[in-house]
Amino acid sequence: MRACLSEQMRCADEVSIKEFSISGIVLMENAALGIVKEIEKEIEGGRLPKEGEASLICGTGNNGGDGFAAARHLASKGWRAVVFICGDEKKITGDALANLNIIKKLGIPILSMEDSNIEALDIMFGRSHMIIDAMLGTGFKGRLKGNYETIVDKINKQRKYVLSIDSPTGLNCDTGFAEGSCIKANKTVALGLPKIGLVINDGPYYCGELAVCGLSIPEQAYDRVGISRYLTDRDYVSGCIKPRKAHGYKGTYGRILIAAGSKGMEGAGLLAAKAALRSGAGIVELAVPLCSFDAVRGVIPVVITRGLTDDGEGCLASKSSGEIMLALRNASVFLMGPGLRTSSQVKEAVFDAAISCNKPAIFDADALNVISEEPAILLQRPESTIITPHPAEMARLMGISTGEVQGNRLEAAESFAKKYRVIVVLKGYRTIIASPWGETRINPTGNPGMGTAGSGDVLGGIIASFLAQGMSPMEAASCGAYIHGAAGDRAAEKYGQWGMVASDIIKYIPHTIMDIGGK
Ligand SMILES: NC(=O)C1=CN([C@@H]2O[C@H](COP(=O)(O)OP(=O)(O)OC[C@H]3O[C@@H](n4cnc5c(N)ncnc54)[C@H](O)[C@@H]3O)[C@@H](O)[C@H]2O)[C@@H](O)CC1
Ligand SMILES: Nc1ncnc2c1ncn2[C@@H]1O[C@H](COP(=O)(O)OP(=O)(O)O)[C@@H](O)[C@H]1O
Ligand SMILES: [K+]
Repeated sequence: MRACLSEQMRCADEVSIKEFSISGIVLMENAALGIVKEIEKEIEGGRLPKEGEASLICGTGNNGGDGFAAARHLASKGWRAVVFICGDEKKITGDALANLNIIKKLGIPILSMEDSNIEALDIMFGRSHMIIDAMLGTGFKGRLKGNYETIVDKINKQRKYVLSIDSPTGLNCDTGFAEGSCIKANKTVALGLPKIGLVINDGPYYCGELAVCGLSIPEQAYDRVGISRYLTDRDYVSGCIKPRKAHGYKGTYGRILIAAGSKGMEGAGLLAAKAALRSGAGIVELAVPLCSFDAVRGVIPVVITRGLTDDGEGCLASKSSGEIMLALRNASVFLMGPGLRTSSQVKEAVFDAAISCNKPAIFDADALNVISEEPAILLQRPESTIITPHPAEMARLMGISTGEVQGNRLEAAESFAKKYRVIVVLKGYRTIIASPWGETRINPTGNPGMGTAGSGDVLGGIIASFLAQGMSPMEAASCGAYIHGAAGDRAAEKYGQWGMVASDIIKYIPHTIMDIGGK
């Protein structure tokens, strides 16, 4: 599913209205119907009573207009709808005014949020079974002004069921951050497309459950605006996970070479290898420095192991790159980095391999740490490349602070992907997968329990596996992040976020793939 910036949504609305003659009032009506449909789902799920009192807090823009229209539909379904207008009623124009006039004629109670009424709000809100936040949507900028902050704080204090229309009031729909007070909703019904800020950073926390109401805006309108950011969903992933061919054999599903490990860091490569096999790779070969060879040989009987020349101090020697190239002749995909450490000889081996390997490759962990000394090396890569940095690695690659990366995750991933022509998988809460050609995907799965040693190695293995089985690099990176997070969510259900470890994520990869449609 696509996700967009508020300005892009405004343009798509405009294209629908002007070029496809879907008038604004129709869009607003569709919004109201969609909102009521989502409320009905809450009633079916027992989270709301069938009927009761609904307080609709409406602003003076079109977000408020959606609220006026929703009040009418709720009233027709037996709810006692009470509308509160925030701000100067005289500012209401166009479709919003048309809807306000209808509810006036219908006799739906409308109260103005003048300062004098603010104190009475606690009593009014206290009576309601549901509060609908139709104050501000994509037109909101900066920090809440005027009465808004007080009203938002009062609503949050009530701990009533809150449904936000399009966006929780106070949330910046583009950045996913709130500068001041912000509605903490139970559910947010995004209109048209989910705005980027609803799905990254603090957005999901304020939105609660996210539902999307398409408004009947045609896909052509989004194409016209050039919206190329997506929230990866189940349908996308199940479309990429194709049934295995009846006549397929191990060679059909790719052969992965993993160059990983150093003395004492043997686990990283083993985790990646096991994750690759558990997500369907045909053959996995794990190459480690000779000093680590005995520690990995036979640990996973189905993994082929190979020793590479070491530097006598527990790491890869620079000349191991020749041996890696030899091993790569038989491989279809290369994964390099987990647990390598960052000596100058490792750097040479990584640089040589990066330049010489003409197979699709994934660079992770320490490979990225040495590449960050000269990221331009990535431009010399002859074939499709995926890098999987966590925020600190991304910061090193870009020469900025981790805080700067985390404050602008989308921009960081997208700008690096374009500059160095690689697919960037910026890990962390809501992993971002950015491509050099402008397609970006945001991953919705995963949980804080995945912040555990080795979890990133598992991701590298899954991505390598999908790549080896024929997915495009962008599909492999996006589906890899999705399956990794979803397996992590299952592991968290079983062991809890506190207790789960990386190997638990691997345990749930097969079930997660089966659940998504893989046989
Ligand atoms: N045709 C359209 O454009 C459609 C728009 N829709 C709805 O319309 C919304 C966008 O409507 P608008 O563009 O009118 O914008 P909004 O209704 O989101 O907000 C506009 C108002 O916000 C005020 N505002 C901005 N920053 C503020 C701040 N920091 N503190 C206090 N007030 C602030 C502005 O003064 C303005 O009055 C969407 O979120 C969606 O809910 C839907 O009805 C579908 C169709
Ligand atoms: N709060 C979170 N929500 C979702 N995923 C998370 C969260 N914290 C960590 N992860 C995921 O866990 C993995 C951690 O990887 P990384 O930091 O490289 O660990 P390691 O280096 O120990 O293997 C990444 O895929 C990341 O996206
Ligand atoms: K809102």
